Amino acid sequence: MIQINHLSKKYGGSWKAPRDMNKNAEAQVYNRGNWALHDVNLTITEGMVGLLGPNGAGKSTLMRILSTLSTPTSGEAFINGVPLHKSEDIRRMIGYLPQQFQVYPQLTGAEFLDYVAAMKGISDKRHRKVEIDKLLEQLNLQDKARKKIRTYSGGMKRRLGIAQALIGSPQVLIVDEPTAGLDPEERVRFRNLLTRFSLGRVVLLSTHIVADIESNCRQIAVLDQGRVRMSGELADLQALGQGRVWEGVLTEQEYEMLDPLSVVSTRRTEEGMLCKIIADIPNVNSQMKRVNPTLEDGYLALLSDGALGRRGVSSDA
Ligand SMILES: Nc1ncnc2c1ncn2[C@@H]1O[C@H](COP(=O)(O)OP(=O)(O)OP(=O)(O)O)[C@@H](O)[C@H]1O
Repeated sequence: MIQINHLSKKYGGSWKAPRDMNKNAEAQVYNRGNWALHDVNLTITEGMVGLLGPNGAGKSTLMRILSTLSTPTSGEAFINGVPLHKSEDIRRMIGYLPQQFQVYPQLTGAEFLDYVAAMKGISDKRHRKVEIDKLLEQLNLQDKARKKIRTYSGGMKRRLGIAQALIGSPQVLIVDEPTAGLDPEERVRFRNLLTRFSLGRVVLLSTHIVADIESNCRQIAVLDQGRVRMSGELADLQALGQGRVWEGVLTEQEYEMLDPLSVVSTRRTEEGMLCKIIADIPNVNSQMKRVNPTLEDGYLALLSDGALGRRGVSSDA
């Protein structure tokens, strides 16, 4: 279980509380550095949990903190009851795949995994070999195992990164955008591997691709601008689009007048522009009909509320 309490992280600058906390306090704090996380509270119990958010939302920052590679500015978190400052104990419990995964190009894949396994404390050589052979097969890397990593493609390096995170069957697996660079077949294979692995464990997976979460995650948390915008079941996110997703054929002029942030999809047809948009009421003359939201629609509806809110703030300033 991962318990996160009031976690915040600021990059750069130094923390200084505004003199008058009641007066536009947040804007003043913003000006004194880049807050990548703001008062994040989350409880992640068991199974595969998706951390979804657009670029720059704070997903990698949160994962680096949970992996003890970065420290929070304030707040705390526990993994299976162990506080993050006990970093050695935490590292024994977790597997981590960073977004930028560095490998040793002069080693073979098998040598690299053997090295990681030894560093993780698996001292018996035969035990390491059995585990590594199993992982190489699961990640479809057995043919490349004896080749130097510098000859691997980007997707192969990604799979090797996933293998190293799985060594030692950690109780908690933290994977940052694990499917980036994988082709569609590998992506599906990898999602299924993670789902199998998540039985009886915690897998926290970050992504900005809704499909990565839709097929395999039980629970979801959405981060945007460093804040948790929602957490719960997938159906809760989908429901946020209820009554707000519209489809219809628009004229080109109407299409050009649309707020780009509200447009989910567009296709040119013989009749005009077939559009799906998110809006409380569409501001067009052509007829649009309400459609049931997908998970992605719910996510976009949530983000568009945030974007509208932010626009409201900046126009008031
Ligand atoms: N080392 C750093 N120094 C300064 N700012 C940073 C640093 N790392 C991240 N940031 C900033 O913190 C914010 C959150 O970044 P983070 O990488 O955690 O987001 P993310 O959700 O993982 O994004 P992406 O999906 O693009 O990887 C961004 O504004 C980013 O510019």
